[in-house]
Amino acid sequence: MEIDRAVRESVDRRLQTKYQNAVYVIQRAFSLYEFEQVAFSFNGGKDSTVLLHLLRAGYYLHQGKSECSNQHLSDNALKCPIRTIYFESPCAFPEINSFTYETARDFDFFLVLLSYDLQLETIHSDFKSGLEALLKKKPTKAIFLGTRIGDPNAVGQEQFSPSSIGWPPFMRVNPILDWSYRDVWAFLLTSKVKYCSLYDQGYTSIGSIYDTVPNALLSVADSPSMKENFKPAYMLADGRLERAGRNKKLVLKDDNASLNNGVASIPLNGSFRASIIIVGDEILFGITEDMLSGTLCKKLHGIGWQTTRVAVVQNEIDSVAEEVEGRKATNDMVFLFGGFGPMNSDVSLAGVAKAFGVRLAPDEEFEEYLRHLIGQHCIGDRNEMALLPEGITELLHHKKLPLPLIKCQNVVILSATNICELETQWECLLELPSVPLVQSTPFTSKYLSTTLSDVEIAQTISKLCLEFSDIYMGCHRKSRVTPSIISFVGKDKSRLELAAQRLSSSFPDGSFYEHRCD
Ligand SMILES: Cc1cc2nc3c(=O)[nH]c(=O)nc-3n(C[C@H](O)[C@H](O)[C@H](O)COP(=O)(O)O)c2cc1C
Ligand SMILES: Nc1ncnc2c1ncn2[C@@H]1O[C@H](COP(=O)(O)OP(=O)(O)OP(=O)(O)O)[C@@H](O)[C@H]1O
Ligand SMILES: [Mg+2]
Repeated sequence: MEIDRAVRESVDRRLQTKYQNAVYVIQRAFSLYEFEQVAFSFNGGKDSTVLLHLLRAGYYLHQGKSECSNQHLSDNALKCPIRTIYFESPCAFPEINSFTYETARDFDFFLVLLSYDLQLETIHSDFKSGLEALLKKKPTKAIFLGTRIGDPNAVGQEQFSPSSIGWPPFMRVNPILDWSYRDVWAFLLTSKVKYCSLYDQGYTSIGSIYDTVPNALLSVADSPSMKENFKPAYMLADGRLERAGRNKKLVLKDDNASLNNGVASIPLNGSFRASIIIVGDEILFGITEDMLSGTLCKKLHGIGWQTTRVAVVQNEIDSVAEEVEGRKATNDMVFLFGGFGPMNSDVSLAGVAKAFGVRLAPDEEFEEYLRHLIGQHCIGDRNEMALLPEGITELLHHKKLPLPLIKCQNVVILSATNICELETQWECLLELPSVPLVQSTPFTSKYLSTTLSDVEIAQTISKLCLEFSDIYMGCHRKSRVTPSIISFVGKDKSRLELAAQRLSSSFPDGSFYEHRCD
């Protein structure tokens, strides 16, 4: 079959692997479900066009196997008479509509158009109710989709994923879930198949006519008219920016206004604020202890930053997303440890992506690093470690780092597992210009110890706190029977001394001693 031959004869090993895996998933689906009970969700987009041809290849191979014959398959086998669903919408580009119909005709699809008559069309044509109607009309066990891991709704999906709770029950089959933008174009160009003409006009991902424009990164000024022209979609070098022509759902919140693309510009209360998130079931089980956040707090304190919160969360996408979402808006920087790697519990990046409302997408540059570091065999087919939050990720390179650190706007993912690694990563962060770890006025501290009881000193300290609002005053002790240690922390040494002196002078001489805290 021509597609199969084109891919196998190409020199692109990566494409061959992706192709083989996708066709395998398709063949499995054809073995698991009756052909009449599966459907293909086709919308004329590039991803579903890739899937169409993979389905043809998978169907051809599946038929060859089930007929168990060596004889040459008839030309008909090159077609795939699969039930095909298209959610037609008045907001679709006419080019998408016509491409969908023409393709369905060329490949003899059994096209089930889920459009409604005029009165209902614009009101009820959503996916969910359309699928409910479809399932009622005809049993449908599985639906092939051209979803790729980057889609916001792909988070947590596998190649076979049951439909979500609240949706009619069917299996979503996602054969190209792990394909990157580059893989999609490698396939379409290698197999020389037709695709929607919009992709040759600079569109790189297509939504509705209201939210999609050509990708500005493909723009070329066409002199002498200076009319704007666009290069074809396959020329987009960085697939992470595939959706740059789509209206972004991501809107920075008001309280994020002091952040300029993650770079803090207005320090809050005189100091920059940071927050630390540790993703660690094992810490929560009590099996291991968090050794890193204390060191990081010290480092931040040392450059005059205020750590506002340290949180340990479970290895769950939603727990991470919730914490990141809450912290990123109110802190200049958020540092995240743990949950980063190839295990199924390594969900930190998915959580970060969810918090920013973006997709996880294959990052070829990072993948290259991983391949160099770990070797091809360790990464696995899905290269899950190379899936990074799309459009917001920056790789932080430093010669001392074997693998770049990942920064998603103002969230930095630290891969350190011990203090020594943390020291190195911290030094690198301080040297990197794109990380706004601005050295601000350092904090100074003073400590007084006293054998007076907490009850005796509490009221005076409360009053002093009101008077010295720029100085932090707190109290800790090693045990219930040892003296209390009063901490004074602030940026103005003379104010700090004054506050300490005011406390001492409020009590009889000899009640307080200067204390050294190491
Ligand atoms: C056949 C089909 C099945 C879908 N099943 C689900 C589902 O189970 N759960 C869900 O949240 N969304 C489901 N969706 C909606 C998609 O996740 C997504 O919203 C849709 O493809 C539009 O993507 P966009 O929002 O990027 O345009 C389904 C869509 C289609 C076409
Ligand atoms: N209107 C629709 N009708 C049928 N299937 C759809 C529709 N919209 C989305 N889908 C399914 O969801 C998949 C993912 O949609 P998505 O928009 O991400 O990809 P695409 O349209 O194929 O390509 P592109 O990213 O270039 O727009 C499609 O490949 C298709 O299987
Ligand atoms: Mg689309």
